[in-house]
Amino acid sequence: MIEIKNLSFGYSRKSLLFRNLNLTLREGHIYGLLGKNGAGKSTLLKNMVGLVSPMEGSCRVNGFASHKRQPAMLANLYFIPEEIYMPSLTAKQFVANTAPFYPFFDQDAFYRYLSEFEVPEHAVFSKMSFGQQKKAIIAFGLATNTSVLIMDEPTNSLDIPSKVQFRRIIISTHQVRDLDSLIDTLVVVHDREIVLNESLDAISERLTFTTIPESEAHQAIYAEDALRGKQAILPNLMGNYSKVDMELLFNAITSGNTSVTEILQRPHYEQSL
Ligand SMILES: Nc1ncnc2c1ncn2[C@@H]1O[C@H](COP(=O)(O)OP(=O)(O)OP(=O)(O)O)[C@@H](O)[C@H]1O
Repeated sequence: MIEIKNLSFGYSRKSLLFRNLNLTLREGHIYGLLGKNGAGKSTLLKNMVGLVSPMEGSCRVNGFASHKRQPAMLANLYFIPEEIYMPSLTAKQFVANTAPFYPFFDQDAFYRYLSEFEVPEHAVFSKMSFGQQKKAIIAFGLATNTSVLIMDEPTNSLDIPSKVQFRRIIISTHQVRDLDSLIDTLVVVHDREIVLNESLDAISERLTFTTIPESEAHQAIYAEDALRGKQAILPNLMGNYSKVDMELLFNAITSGNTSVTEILQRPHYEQSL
């Protein structure tokens, strides 16, 4: 569990990236953190893992203050940053050096993931291609079995087969409910605040994502031009299920469309009135 309370942080006191930010992330979920370039996603992750310290407020992982980076916290947390620098070690040497810090590390799973990702088992990490290095560290991170695994843009440098493999591994190792999307809860950071922290189930209960003809665009809360007609977000008045279009929802929220967030934040009983 990650608890962020009244977090204020900036790389300089003059320009804060977050002011009084609150966010709770619970165990058993796969959260997707979305925000525009420069919104502070990586910085928020660095606060969570204690690579930077809050100016005000607190970040706690499983009850431990992140910035103290106590061994008991680190044993149950694995972080894969966007930029990685791998040592001149083979997988076997890396396991010997690093795995002892992770009491739940599963060596068999690590080698299985490496083979599923087609990462050569005996090669030296630093001499591998960047994509191979990324896959090696993802394999290691998944094998640590920590209660919190944080990955910053994990599939960015992966080729298409590796992205497919990544999905397969996550689906087989975590209880992914919606096979269309590995993410079950969406967190959006915008204008120094968390503007959304909602499960995809709750979002699709309230909003419908669909394509509508141009002539019906006035019924939409938010719409964008599509190849045929409009891609639109409508209130879900009939209780039908539709797959959440995360990109469309993100665009709606960050374009300043407040109706979408208002519907999502409304208490449940108002929905049926
Ligand atoms: N070490 C640093 N020192 C000073 N400023 C920094 C540092 N790291 C990031 N920043 C600034 O903080 C802001 C947020 O950066 P961050 O990398 O957290 O954004 P992001 O949402 O992850 O962006 P992107 O989607 O482009 O990866 C940016 O304006 C960036 O220039």
